[in-house]
Amino acid sequence: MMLDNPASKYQPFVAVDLPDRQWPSRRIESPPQWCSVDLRDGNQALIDPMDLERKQRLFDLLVKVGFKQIEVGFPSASQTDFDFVRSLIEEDKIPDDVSIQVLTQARPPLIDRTFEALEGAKNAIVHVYNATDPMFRRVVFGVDKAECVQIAVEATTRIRQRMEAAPATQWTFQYSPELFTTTEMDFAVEIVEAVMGAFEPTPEQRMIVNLPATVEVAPPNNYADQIEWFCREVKNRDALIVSVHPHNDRGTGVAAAELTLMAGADRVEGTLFGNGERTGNVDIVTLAMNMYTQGVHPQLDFSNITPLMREVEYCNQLPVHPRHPYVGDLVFTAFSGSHQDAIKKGMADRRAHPEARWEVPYLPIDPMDVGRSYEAVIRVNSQSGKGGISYLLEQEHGIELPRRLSIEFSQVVQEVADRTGREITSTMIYQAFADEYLARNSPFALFGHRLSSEPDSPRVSVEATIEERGERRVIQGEGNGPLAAFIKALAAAGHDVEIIDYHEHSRGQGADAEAIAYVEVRIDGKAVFGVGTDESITSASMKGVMSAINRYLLTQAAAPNVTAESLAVTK
Ligand SMILES: CC(=O)SCCNC(=O)CCNC(=O)[C@H](O)C(C)(C)COP(=O)(O)OP(=O)(O)OC[C@H]1O[C@@H](n2cnc3c(N)ncnc32)[C@H](O)[C@@H]1OP(=O)(O)O
Ligand SMILES: CC(C)C(=O)C(=O)O
Repeated sequence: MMLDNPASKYQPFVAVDLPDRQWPSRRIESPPQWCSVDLRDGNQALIDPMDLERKQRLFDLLVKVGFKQIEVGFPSASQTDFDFVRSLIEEDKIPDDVSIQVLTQARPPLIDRTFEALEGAKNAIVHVYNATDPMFRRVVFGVDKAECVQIAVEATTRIRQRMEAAPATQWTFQYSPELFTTTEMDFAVEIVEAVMGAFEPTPEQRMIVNLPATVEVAPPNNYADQIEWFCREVKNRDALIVSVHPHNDRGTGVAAAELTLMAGADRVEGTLFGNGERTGNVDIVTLAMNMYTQGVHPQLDFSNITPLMREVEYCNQLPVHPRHPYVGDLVFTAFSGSHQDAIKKGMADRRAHPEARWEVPYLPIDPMDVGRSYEAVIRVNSQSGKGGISYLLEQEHGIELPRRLSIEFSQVVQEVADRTGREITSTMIYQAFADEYLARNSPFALFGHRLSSEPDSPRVSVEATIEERGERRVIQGEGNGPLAAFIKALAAAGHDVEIIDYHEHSRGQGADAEAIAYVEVRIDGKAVFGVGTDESITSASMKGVMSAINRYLLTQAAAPNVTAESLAVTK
């Protein structure tokens, strides 16, 4: 052993040898039986375990989500758990299609107290465990293999007798060889078969054998190998519901659950958002949503995930991380420019093809499926680009910037983002847009205009009142449309402006609708944008031209060697 290498004090994990493993080529095609252990494994890991009120709220939520098996506690361990089980039964709070599950050690007084708690239940799963791992046998219990089997078998026999004595309840028996994954595999099969011998399950009346990764110690493929191997080796497999109970010590609890389902497991125990001992139990929300995104409905309802998360945070008194898969506050949000651009294009494509399968870049699921909106998808800070800025202006303010204008305007927002170092909200973006383009009515302003045309003639005449450096005057022109006539009027008054590009659309609806015009002009060989809004599209386009002229004048004023006189666009 290299003393200066701390890694040398850990043993490499050796799983079963299974060269003909089948699970890698299998797919998950249907959901497993789900069992929530939030109220037991999750609860036993909390700083402050749940009181009755929080337990009841979480139980109601689990029922609402669709769990049909819920481990509600360890009633022989605490009065709160005992009272909670009693209140569920006595106050008839358990739907007929839901089984409550309770955990007990393999000790006679604890088993007896467990049955006291369950008196009168309609459907109940009694879950007994003992540790089978060699280190636990030696260090914790001081038993050999035979004594370990004896503990499990005696507990099973006692449980069977207690069940037979209360036939009004629909009983299910569950046995867990604790630390299954670090138990010798042949011993795991031996002890499970001994328990089966005492309980005598049948294909019609199956028992649950729960094979926990009590502590996750190896890459998830090892757990899958162990489950496939166990399912092949154990006698009377068809009398068993094979359950897995992954923990997340190596951060691969979800992967482990998925691979074990491919390897033949029928059932998964886990918790919402992965609360549980140490790094937690497997997160059933992620697991279920992963199935959903592969086209398999998990039969759990996470369609309104944010209030659900808040309720679980309240019950556990623990926050859910903002980047938690599918649910964290930031997981449907893109700040970075290229992501925003791709999302914006993906959303537009989706609007054009609403029946197509979900294909939006960087969004593995439709946020709407979990009750999240598109509004928060794109947020802007110094890492953002034109795509995100345009998206927010479009979604929240109805402003559809033409491409070149969006490139220009993104520089304005970038400057604000760099200067503040903060997120720029859509309101701030709109304000920057209005300040930059819509408020540009000085030193040049339009006060009104009148159009006239001859019947059957495409020609239009305009008479417009403008104010230039405080002086009002009337200008006149004629052209093939109102905007062309206005440009001619400006030229006659000594202002040469050439239209390069023009876009318009309406904004808002009904009485509040207005037109918005984006005009790109060339002045003195320089391209510049202007934007105008008005109830009338003609006025909006003229205001757009005035906005462009004013922006040009301001850049000239800011440039060195420009005199005050040059504030008139004369040639
Ligand atoms: C992996 C898991 O999550 S397993 C579930 C763990 N959850 C909990 O432990 C939460 C609730 N537990 C408790 O409140 C208590 O442990 C109780 C009430 C169950 C038992 O309390 P105590 O009798 O005081 O025992 P303690 O908590 O010290 O547990 C250790 C004893 O239980 C024995 N024991 C532990 N597990 C088991 C088991 N599954 N079957 C039989 N005996 C067991 C140990 O050998 C030890 O016995 P010893 O004192 O003779 O050496
Ligand atoms: C009781 C068992 C199933 C358990 O919680 C574990 O092994 O993690």
